Amino acid sequence: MTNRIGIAGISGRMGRLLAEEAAAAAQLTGGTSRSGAAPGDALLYPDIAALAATCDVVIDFTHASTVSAHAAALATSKTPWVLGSTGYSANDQTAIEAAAQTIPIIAAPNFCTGVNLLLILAEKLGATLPPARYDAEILEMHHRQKVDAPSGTALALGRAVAAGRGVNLDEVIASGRHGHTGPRRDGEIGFATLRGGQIIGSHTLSFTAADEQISLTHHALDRRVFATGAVRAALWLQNQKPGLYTMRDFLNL
Ligand SMILES: NC(=O)C1=CN([C@@H]2O[C@H](COP(=O)(O)OP(=O)(O)OC[C@H]3O[C@@H](n4cnc5c(N)ncnc54)[C@H](OP(=O)(O)O)[C@@H]3O)[C@@H](O)[C@H]2O)C=CC1
Ligand SMILES: O=C(O)C1=N[C@H](C(=O)O)C[C@H](O)C1
Repeated sequence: MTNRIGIAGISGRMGRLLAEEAAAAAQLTGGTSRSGAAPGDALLYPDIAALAATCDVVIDFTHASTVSAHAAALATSKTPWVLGSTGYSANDQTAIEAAAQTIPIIAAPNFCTGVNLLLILAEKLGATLPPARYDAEILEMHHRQKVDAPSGTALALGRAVAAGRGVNLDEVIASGRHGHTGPRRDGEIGFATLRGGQIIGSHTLSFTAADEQISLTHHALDRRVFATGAVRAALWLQNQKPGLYTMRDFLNL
């Protein structure tokens, strides 16, 4: 295995860091960028298919709107795919699952080890604390450029709590409360989104009862933490069979 890595969206906030980390850990073949801006002397390719032809694995932190097309292109080229983009639809998820019949894919809304441990705790707390007594709420804050809300990580935390409670998040979600909402429903999982400045990514999951509150908070202090996690996952992914993997598989949690 030659560990050649290509980066979709190489000129983005994440793309630039991924390029540095890939070049340090393996061989960076280049990337895609619609604006034609490449960090350093990285090579640019016209589209994801051309990029895939140069490498053993593609790391993709771009935008939700690219997901279905990238799934089809990488399944055609049989290139393993590390997917970090967030905010994609249920149809995109179906496209990812279809591509995973042909190629190994690791998709994660957050490549930090700490957040992936938090997801396990979230499921455990969801399974243990009675929903009628413990109100689950998720607060996230990110930089002013972020385009999707709630964050992929916040939704993953909500899904983990819902899984622990044996319910579907879509049936209990309360996101963006405003106006005459009425009282909180038992079992609701609430989301609040803050945006401002250059906050890299902060998430708090709270369970609040009448007589106690449990809060779990994760702060990303350096955006590079996502890039190092994704590059390590990419090196691991190349040796996996076709299928859809999570960070839990990679970290063996
Ligand atoms: N899973 C994780 O751990 C993390 C996930 N993310 C997610 O990664 C994604 C990127 O975040 P970030 O780097 O901050 O965003 P940026 O906007 O800085 O970078 C995204 C890059 O993708 C390219 N891009 C954007 N839209 C399209 C499109 N429609 N088609 C092709 N390329 C596109 C752009 O490059 P150009 O215009 O040159 O083509 C842009 O530079 C987001 O979804 C974010 O939520 C972020 C951090 C951690
Ligand atoms: O857009 C970001 O910046 C981030 N996005 C991810 C998400 O939506 O959860 C992960 C991280 O919090 C940074």
